[in-house]
Amino acid sequence: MEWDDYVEQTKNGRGLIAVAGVVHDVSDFIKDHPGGKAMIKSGIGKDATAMFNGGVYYHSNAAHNLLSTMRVGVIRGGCEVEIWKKAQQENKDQHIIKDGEGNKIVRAGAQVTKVFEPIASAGAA
Ligand code: HEM
Repeated sequence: MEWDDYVEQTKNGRGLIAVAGVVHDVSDFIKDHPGGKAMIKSGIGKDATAMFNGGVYYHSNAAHNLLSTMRVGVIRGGCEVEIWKKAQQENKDQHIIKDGEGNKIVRAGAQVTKVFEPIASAGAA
């Protein structure tokens, strides 16, 4: 979807959060968020990549895995594709791991949304 569609949909009440170009529907999770409703709501309609990856809170692998279950789309412009391409170039020797049925396995911490260097924020200064 286009960035403008994403923003528009959140204005119409959908609980969508974009992290690393991937759009997530967090509507059902807002009430369960361990960091509180206000925190997660502050990411709605924004690019929450930095806040999710250390700008506000450096989320665990479990949080990234949970986030991946809420994917509903990708922002046009290739954010996710660019990240995948870069990851592949950097891990030339790594092969894709598959389970017994041939499905791709994503190891803990290998989610596309995860930024490995925590993003510096004003609080870190
Ligand atoms: C986008 C979907 C989100 C999911 C799925 C999510 C998930 C989680 C989870 C599972 C935790 C527990 C700790 C951990 O496993 O890392 C957590 C904690 C936390 N989250 Fe999120 N989060 C989301 C968005 C956000 C956003 C946008 C913010 C801030 C703007 C935020 C701020 C926090 C904070 C401050 C905590 C720490 C709570 C504490 O331990 O006191 N989260 N989140």
